[in-house]
Amino acid sequence: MKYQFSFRRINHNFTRPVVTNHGIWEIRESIIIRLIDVTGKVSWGEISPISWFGSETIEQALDFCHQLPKEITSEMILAIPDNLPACQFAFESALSKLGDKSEFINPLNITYSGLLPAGEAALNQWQSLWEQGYKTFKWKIAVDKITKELEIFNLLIKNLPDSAKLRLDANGGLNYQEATLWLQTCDNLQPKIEFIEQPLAVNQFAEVLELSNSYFTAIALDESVATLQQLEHYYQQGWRGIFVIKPGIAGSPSRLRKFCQQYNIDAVFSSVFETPIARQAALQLAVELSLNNRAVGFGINHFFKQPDSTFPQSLWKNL
Ligand SMILES: O=C(O)CCC(=O)c1ccccc1C(=O)O
Ligand SMILES: [Mg+2]
Repeated sequence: MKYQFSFRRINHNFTRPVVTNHGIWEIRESIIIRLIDVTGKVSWGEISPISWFGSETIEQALDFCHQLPKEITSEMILAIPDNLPACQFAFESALSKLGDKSEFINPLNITYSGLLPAGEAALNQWQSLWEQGYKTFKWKIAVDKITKELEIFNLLIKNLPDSAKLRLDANGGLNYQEATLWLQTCDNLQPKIEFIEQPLAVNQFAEVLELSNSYFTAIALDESVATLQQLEHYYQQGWRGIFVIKPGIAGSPSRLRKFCQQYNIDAVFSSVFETPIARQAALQLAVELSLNNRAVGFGINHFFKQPDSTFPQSLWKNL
């Protein structure tokens, strides 16, 4: 099958910069792709890389789009190399939406986790999210000094309703000793803390494995398993804890689906701050592949303004 291919680059300013251990992130740079099949049916895909997380850069994705011909085939899409995982996701998702088997998912049947801002700001943000129906929250740690963060954390725990659950995301920014302190603290609060996400750097897998065997509080790998190849690697290395999956940068959705189904992994699906194009495709995978009733990290958050109803058609107008 042949498809007409075109693409548009888009930039979104976050309404408030996203602060993590990796630094301050202010602009979401993406590429929207469009495929048109021989019958004239149109389908969109979204490339939203996060290079500091282990995907390709936006420039590499743009180079890839620029070198493609105006007419592409499904064989070309399935041959996108593994070093372009966000491109694999975008093209394959767009392609599968042109097939018959794409289903409608009702996003209201999904449980969402709400992302709190880092630092003290979390203390006056959780309540409005709670009122919107969120019962699970995620808070970034390893952004400030640990003593300061433990103080804020204790206040947050005191304020949160009993039935609320909290996830902590260190983005690989703790050292071993800090990680043990967080894990001890969380063990004393169980079952309030759902898990700690990526406590140590990606190159400290042996230590994370050891921590996961020493504490009751669950650990989730995120940066370590950013792409499907890494996911497979750490599964082979014996990881049986939680895997955070960001479909937008994980690579081929069909191969991701196969892997999750074959090994029944405990997956938490998570956003890359994408537009509704990638969001819909990612949530479809999340609905299919989430086990253990884990909330998905796709809360509509106050960092990212959702585009209006003319998106993405409007990108192709007036040119
Ligand atoms: O997973 C979530 O709950 C929200 C998404 C999120 O935290 C995130 C979003 C973009 C880039 C990195 C991360 C992260 O999990 O570290
Ligand atoms: Mg994370």
